[in-house]
Amino acid sequence: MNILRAILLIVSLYLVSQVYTFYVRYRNAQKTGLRIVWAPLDPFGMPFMTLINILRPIMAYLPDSLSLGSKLMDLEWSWKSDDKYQKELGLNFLVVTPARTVMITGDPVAIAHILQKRKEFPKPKLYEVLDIFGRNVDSVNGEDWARQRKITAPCFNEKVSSLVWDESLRQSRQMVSSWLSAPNGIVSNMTDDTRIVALHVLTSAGLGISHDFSQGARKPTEGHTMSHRDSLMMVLHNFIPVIFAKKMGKMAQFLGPTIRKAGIAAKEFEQYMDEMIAHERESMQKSGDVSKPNLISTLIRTSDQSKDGGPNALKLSDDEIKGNLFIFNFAGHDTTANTLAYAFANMALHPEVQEWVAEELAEVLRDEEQPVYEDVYPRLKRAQAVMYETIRLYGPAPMMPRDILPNTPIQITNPEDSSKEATIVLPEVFSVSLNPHAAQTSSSVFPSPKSFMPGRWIKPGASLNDETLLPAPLGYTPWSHGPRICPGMKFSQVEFTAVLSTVLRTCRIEPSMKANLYGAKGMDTELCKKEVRALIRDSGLHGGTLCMRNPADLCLRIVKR
Ligand code: HEM
Repeated sequence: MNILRAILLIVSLYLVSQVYTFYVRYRNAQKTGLRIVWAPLDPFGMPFMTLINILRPIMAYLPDSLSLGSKLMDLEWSWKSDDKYQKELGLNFLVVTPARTVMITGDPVAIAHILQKRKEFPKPKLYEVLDIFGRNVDSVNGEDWARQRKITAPCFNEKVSSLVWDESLRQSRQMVSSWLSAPNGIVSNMTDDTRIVALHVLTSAGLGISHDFSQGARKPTEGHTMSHRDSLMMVLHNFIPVIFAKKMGKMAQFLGPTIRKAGIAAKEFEQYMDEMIAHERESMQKSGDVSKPNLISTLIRTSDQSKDGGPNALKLSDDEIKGNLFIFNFAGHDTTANTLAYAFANMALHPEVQEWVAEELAEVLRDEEQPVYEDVYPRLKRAQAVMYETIRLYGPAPMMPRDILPNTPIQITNPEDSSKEATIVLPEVFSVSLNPHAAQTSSSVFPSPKSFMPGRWIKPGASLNDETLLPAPLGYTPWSHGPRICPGMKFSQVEFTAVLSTVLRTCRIEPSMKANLYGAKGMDTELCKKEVRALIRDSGLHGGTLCMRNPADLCLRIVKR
């Protein structure tokens, strides 16, 4: 009985302390003058992260008065609601929870300011989950980040862009021939194909390993039970089970087949990375360091050369090299693959955009079978505009979390007069959640923000060759901004442009539907468009990246030009 009383007392004291902390936080939040909503769970804590998939359908049925704060912290919700809540609650507002207060900002001024000042607004601890194969440029902060970024930046040079271009052309040509041989030209689950292309471009430009598009599963090499391609694919698509498996070590085999398989894939993938690093070092020594332009070679060379430069030189440990190789694959795979899938689905809805891009392709590429990167890429402005517009609407990272050092001033748009700026200082340790998607779908940044209009990125000229790509306005940050801007931005742009150009040069994309796949004829185009639109809209987050929830249902008809 006494034990029960003691437990009750502890629980009551805990609850009272939580309510008191919440009250103090709320009072402090009021001092900022920003609008406030509340949420019962810490959005950056494990319970919220783990339970979000279960909580989401429940929250959908709850009135906003009970669940608004929690909805606002959900990345998927932020994508679905565009800039709705920023309009209702202000460009900047606060969500108070018992564990922390979070400022949510869809304010172009605040987003640019925060991303510009990496030291005052570091990435939260949450990013450490990305360290499964070693600390890397994406997960660290401070001096550690400056060192890692300096060593990894040379990986993304123009020689790599040229490799990316050539491999993307090769992959997409093979993808198009497989599409054209599909029954009735109808391709379902295009996302699978764009994922294969993205993976193969990464392994080629990243690791110097070339696969054919429809090669399928390859045999494991000696000493392995899984091929490199399969282990990488499995690690990328099962990130959460891989984290569990890595954390549990040998115990992982007892935690069910998904975690067991994820553990095997992670082990195999790490072993492949070890072998590649050893092989790369050996061939550098043999060939007297004749530089190969791929990412792994540049990474090892830059790091190893620095190691010889004395005790203060910049270095990466072998674990950090592995961590960075993994992060290039992780950050560069689904992001680019899903952007391509969204672009193709939108092309099917907008035949006029396809013809607009095809006009440029005819002018720039002419009959050239193997267009050279340096000659044509800068001239393919309309194709690049399609990417800008696609990630404006379907950016892979709809929200980005940051911590705030105490007493840091933040520049924001003045709530009283939007033509001016103001500064706020938050009175206690806050976190901030950047909502670039809200800014990118706001009518104050982009006219007709919900419409897919790649033409908005092009300044017309006297002729097609005189057209120019317009600079991105403040508030456009799908690749982030400031010192931590995505280092793979150009990599993804070159890949996207090469793939889109190959497809639209050869084919037209039409909307279709599942019934067509099973032989039904004469489906109304508007009905097909409606289905494609609904599938695009039914998107959610998978592994932290925005993607269609049912990509297998997306059916598009590919017609040869
Ligand atoms: C459509 C394609 C892509 C988009 C939209 C994109 C977007 C982003 C965004 C928003 C961030 C910042 C995330 C944050 O701060 O929380 C980021 C960081 C990063 N991205 Fe990308 N990315 C793309 C492709 C790539 C590719 C192809 C690679 C590499 C091959 C890559 C490598 C990285 C790395 C290493 C970081 C961390 C940089 C740092 O923190 O210093 N990304 N990316």
